Amino acid sequence: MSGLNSPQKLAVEYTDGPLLVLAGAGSGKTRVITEKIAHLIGSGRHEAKHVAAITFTNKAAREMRERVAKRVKGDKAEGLTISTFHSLGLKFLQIEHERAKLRRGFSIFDTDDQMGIVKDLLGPGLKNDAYESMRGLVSRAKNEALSPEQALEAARSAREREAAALYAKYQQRLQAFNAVDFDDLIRLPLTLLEAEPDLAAGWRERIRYLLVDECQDTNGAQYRLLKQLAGARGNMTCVGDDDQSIYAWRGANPENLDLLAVDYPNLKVVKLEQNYRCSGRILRCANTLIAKNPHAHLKQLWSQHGDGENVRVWACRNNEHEAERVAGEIHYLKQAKDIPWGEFAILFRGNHQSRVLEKALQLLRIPYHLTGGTAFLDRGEVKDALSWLRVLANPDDDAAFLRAITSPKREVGGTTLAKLAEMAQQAHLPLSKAAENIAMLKQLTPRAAAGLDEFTRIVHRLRDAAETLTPAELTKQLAEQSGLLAAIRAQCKDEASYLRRKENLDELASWFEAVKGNGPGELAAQLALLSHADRGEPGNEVRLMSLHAAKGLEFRAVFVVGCEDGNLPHEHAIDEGGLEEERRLMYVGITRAKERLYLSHSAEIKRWGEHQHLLPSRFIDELPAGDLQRDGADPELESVQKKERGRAHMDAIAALFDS
Ligand SMILES: Nc1ncnc2c1ncn2[C@@H]1O[C@H](COP(=O)(O)OP(=O)(O)OP(=O)(O)O)[C@@H](O)[C@H]1O
Ligand SMILES: [Mg+2]
Repeated sequence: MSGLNSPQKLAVEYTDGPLLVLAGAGSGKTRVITEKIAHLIGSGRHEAKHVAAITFTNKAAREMRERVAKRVKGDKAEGLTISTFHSLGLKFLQIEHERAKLRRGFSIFDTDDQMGIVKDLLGPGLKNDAYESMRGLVSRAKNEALSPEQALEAARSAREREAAALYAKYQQRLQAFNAVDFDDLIRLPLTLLEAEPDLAAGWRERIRYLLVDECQDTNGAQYRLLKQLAGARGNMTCVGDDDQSIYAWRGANPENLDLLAVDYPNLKVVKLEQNYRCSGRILRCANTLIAKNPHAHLKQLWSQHGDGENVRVWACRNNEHEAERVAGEIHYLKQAKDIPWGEFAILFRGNHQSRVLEKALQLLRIPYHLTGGTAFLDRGEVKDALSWLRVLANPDDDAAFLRAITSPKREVGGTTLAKLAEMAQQAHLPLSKAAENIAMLKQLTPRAAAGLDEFTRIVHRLRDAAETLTPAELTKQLAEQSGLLAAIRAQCKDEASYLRRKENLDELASWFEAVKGNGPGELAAQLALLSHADRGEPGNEVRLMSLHAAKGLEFRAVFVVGCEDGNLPHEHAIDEGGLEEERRLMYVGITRAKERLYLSHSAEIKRWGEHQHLLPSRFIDELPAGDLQRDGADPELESVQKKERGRAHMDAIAALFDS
């Protein structure tokens, strides 16, 4: 435990009851969690299989696992749980599926699947925003762990009443499809644990110590789940920072930090005040900015690091100019200051901002990794093909059936599927089996029945083929036989875009190339792995991501782009009084930087073909002027800087030859 400061040590060693570590950015909260896991296991206080830590993202979980592996030797860490709330909930449901009235092999619906149900239930003719907002309301009720009945009781407007009614029907659909959605991964375990004390006691026997990172961003349901798992004894350590609560729009509830003290009167609170991450100037900027928000818990972070570099504020002409400058500076810093690519991050408010940055980086041949871009597995045609593979591998996968049956479109509509689902539920059959049932088909329109029949025949043919083909070969066959390729060809206006989408299917096939065995069983195993696969972990590459995704991370040099009023703070937030959350978002961005921080803004943006003038973010004016260096869009100054950069570049190359 060497190297920890005294409040950190206290937090690690304290195991007498519930503990909250409440502290600002970069003060070592996550470090405390990792050290504490090592301490709990290493000291023999708890076996690894009885310890569970909860992180905010899968990536954070992976990182924590690596860090713990370095601290705990041998197989002592075996059985340790480090996961997100959602994966923990999934594990719970896989074990307790019968209590949750789910059949084994139940499916998890993603947002697309959810929208499909919502659209179907609400009927056609609404704008996408309207469907999305209803889906959001349903999700919000689920995030507060309300049942449809409770949601109806709590509804205060006609719209909320409508959403509650939709929620009830939506749950029936999920049940019929033997599926859960993301919110259910929390809500269902919670409802079961709250209703069945024996079950809860059993799980508390299993998880004897609980640690939770980023506690400020738990929602109502997650908080209650945490309480269920920790029990009255409260064997837990929560860490969080109310100033970094940036997920209120998704139902997060920072008041949960205060609730802990109410729910656990013996809660011990430890504050950490030394920041180990940021240079003096960066930290002063962060402190000054966040002091503008009203505070329940006053925190003053200090740092032993010197002042360091000025924080740079760049006025740019437009976002292309901004992107060029960012890419140019990264290129320069890499050479002149020997900062590896992986230590740079470019952070933005909205994902649409990444395109022009990517272009600028490509131009300078700078390797980069975009977090949360449309991942390969999320592409339309890839998801279509995967749904077919899922149906082939597992006839019970109703979600996959629902996607496959409409990919490509055939004479089977929403009403038919709803009817089929109803009959399937009554007969306790999965959808694909119901679709093969002659008696059931007779109750449908002849066209719909023929459509289902055709689908069934293709599935059977492919399933036979799967016995002898490798998964890669099978993927190619199904692209042809399912009609997917033909549909893509029909949709594409030109050969080039057809080939691009076909290439995605080829790439999926090549993912399976390494698989040795044949047969559906092998395929099923591979598919299960695939959905948990590393979706291209970044190597030594510049990181592009949203401010929201950057939580918990740190980099030597950070560029926050698009610091304009209307973007950061976002115009919606200004109008709706969400300025404080926007300020926290900026605080999160600033505190990601260890040594160098750049805040840039454009004077103008092209929007719907028109030029729009922009003002710098009001947050820039809230920073201490003495720590900023403002660089304008003055062409003369820039050309001088460019020359200087060029010279430094040459010096760096010369130095290489000297050494
Ligand atoms: N006692 C310490 N001595 C030296 N370095 C430390 C110490 N504690 C933490 N650090 C380092 O400080 C940095 C920030 O730590 P950490 O990520 O745990 O902070 P955090 O409070 O979780 O930040 P955030 O609020 O951004 O999630 C890390 O690089 C970590 O290794
Ligand atoms: Mg952290």
